[in-house]
Amino acid sequence: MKVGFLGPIATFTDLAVQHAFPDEDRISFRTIPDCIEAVHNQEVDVAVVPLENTLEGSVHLTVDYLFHEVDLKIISEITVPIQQHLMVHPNNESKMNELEKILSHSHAIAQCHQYLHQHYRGVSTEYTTSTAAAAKFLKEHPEMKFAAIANELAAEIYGLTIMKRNIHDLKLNHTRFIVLSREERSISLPLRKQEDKTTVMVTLPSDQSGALHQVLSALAWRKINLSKIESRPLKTGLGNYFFILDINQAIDEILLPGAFEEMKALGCDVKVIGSYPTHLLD
Ligand SMILES: O=C(O)C(=O)C[C@]1(C(=O)O)C=C[C@@H](O)C=C1
Repeated sequence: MKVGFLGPIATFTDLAVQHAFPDEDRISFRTIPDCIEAVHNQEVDVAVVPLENTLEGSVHLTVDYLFHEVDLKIISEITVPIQQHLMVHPNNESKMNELEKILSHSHAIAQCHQYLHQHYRGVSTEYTTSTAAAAKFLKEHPEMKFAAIANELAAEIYGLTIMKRNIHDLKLNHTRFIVLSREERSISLPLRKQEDKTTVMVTLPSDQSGALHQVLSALAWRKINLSKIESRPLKTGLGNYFFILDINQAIDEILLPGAFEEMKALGCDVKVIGSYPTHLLD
């Protein structure tokens, strides 16, 4: 099986893939849309992309691509503990006071906001397509007085020195990654399995008072538990949104289909993105 992931080697996504698919072909892509399109265009069988972080919330690029651009299914979820480290090229170990820029993925920089504010207030930050892309840039540009925020494997692979460990602002930092496939199917991963989940995206009928309340009622009276609800712009004008709902159970024959039919009868558009097992990487 070919597994696409947000690269280059040693991103957090790569760590998730190495543990979840130890014996499969891993193919790295530069951006999240590249990964998602690779599954859509049949270049790979599945792709692993980040969906949500404890400190930073949803990865909007992933959510929006799944709603607006492609018709793919989530077939599994992997939650990974995230530890961010500050690293430099060995040439720059003694030049921490002269740092000109700190590079990393936008989510990683946001996860370390307090640390950067306290210790590197005057130093500008620049976003890269991933944490490992920042580390790779440092390896290729030893003459630049730059630092990167990335994981331990990235420091090892790209020959960088970790100057400060665990600079993320809260200890309990986790990111949820999803496995995307063209069709619904079950795969077994060598990871600790947790509960099942179903994700749906719901568009409400326009200008109908109480529509969201009615959608939630369709779930509430059936005692269906939600773990997340979030709105994202429909991109058709200000004030127009769709909702992403994570439901704490697998899809069944009666209860969830019944709730979705009720939502459709209310005039909603309901897109089931997947019903899948979740896993925790210790
Ligand atoms: O840049 C990486 O290493 C990624 O795998 C992406 C990503 C993200 O999109 O949130 C994944 C985990 C961390 O939260 C930081 C960055």
